[in-house]
Amino acid sequence: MGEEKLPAAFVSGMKELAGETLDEFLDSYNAPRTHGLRLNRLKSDGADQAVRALISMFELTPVPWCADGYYYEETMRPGRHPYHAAGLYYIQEPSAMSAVEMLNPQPGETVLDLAAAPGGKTSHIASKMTGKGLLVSNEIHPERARILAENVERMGIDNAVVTCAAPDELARRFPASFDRIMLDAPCSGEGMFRKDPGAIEEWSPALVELCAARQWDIIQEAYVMLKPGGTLAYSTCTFNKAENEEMVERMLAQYPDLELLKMERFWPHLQRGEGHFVAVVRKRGGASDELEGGVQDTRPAGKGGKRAKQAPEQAAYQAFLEWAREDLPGFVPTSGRPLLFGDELYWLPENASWTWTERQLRGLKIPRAGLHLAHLKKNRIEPAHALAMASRPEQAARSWNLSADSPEIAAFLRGETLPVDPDYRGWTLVTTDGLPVGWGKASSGQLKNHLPKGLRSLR
Ligand SMILES: C[S@@+](CC[C@H](N)C(=O)[O-])C[C@H]1O[C@@H](n2cnc3c(N)ncnc32)[C@H](O)[C@@H]1O
Repeated sequence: MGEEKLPAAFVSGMKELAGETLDEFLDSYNAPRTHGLRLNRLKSDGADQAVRALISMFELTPVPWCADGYYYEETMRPGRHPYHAAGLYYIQEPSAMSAVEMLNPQPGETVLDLAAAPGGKTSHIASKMTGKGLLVSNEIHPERARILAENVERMGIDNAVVTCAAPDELARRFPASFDRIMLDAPCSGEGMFRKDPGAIEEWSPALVELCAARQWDIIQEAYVMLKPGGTLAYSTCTFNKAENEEMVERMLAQYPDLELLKMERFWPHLQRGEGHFVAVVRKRGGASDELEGGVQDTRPAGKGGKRAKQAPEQAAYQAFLEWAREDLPGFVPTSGRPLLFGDELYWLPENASWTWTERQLRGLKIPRAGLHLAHLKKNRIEPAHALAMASRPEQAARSWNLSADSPEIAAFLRGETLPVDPDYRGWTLVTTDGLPVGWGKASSGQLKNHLPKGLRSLR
């Protein structure tokens, strides 16, 4: 793609930004785009053999700024491998891996990913949190939130709640609530030009202006939700200053209690990636301020502040535990509580500084209220796919391991029934090289496939 395909107003803006390196910047549009994947620690820890096989099979080379990130060449197709279905990695543009590295979320924290779909940064955050703490992963668009929830499940994340809300709706419910916030803002996408020529068509100076206005609206809500002492990472995949440095300047001017910790640009001609901007700011204050601003203190007195009714949840959860005693004896819930949505039983994660209140939950669209444990059928429990993905084979009473290159795993991922020993009965965790991919139920010599229909690959 030559310079002539780029909008003239974009090129002239870049003259100022790229300065002496403008020619190299424009030349980068003639080079192929970069491809990357990031290992999911929730799966890769303890799966050394699978990781070694993955690295060699796809000839992966490390991304310098992300310990779990790797480049692969365009001819490779890691999205089609059973390890992808097993959530061993997430396909992510390499420079986008910088944002969560710079935010640096920690196990045990309360973290918000405010514009999260399809889930690249959410899965990176969850990988770093190692299942400890609470992650609220929000996406404003319902269809994108559904894809986000699917990715959260594939990656085996058990401590994330996926919400579908506008930022102001969240800010009303969760003031001064989060230790860290990732705001990967909707932007004019100048860093997408190589990957998606459609982004060139859509770009205009008016779009930059519109995006900047929207970013400012979202930033103000993010500020409200940040705890004193908390950190916010603001990122975009665009280059212009209006959506990047100028947005950070405006933030610092508007909120004197914010301090800039780091700010970095990733350029397609200087680093191997499509380009990204990341700034990390901290809200001054700390532990003592949290007593005034923490979630528990924002509950109104009386009815609205009470917890959701527990009884039906508890009954359903007891039934689930009975099922688990037989079929998933190693099941250990994270800190949290059961929650029932109709016939769907979830485990709603909480932590030492966070207990969900009825007021926070009421009216909030929650496509995934934590770990989906089970579907309640008339007289029985049917374990949820998400539970399989968040389990380890040693926790299950029965697991069946299929090699990643076997025809059986391909058949299972297509949704087919597999033949099994006639003596073999009950819920079985199907794994590939030790990594769970879903449930099967064995009876009369057949393993009935319980992979959700939407996840079955047609290959
Ligand atoms: C850059 S994308 C997020 C990518 C995601 N963080 C990831 O790593 O996979 C920005 C997201 O912001 C969402 N969005 C659009 N308008 C928004 C708004 N007004 N408030 C919050 N999010 C918005 C878009 O739907 C989109 O999913």
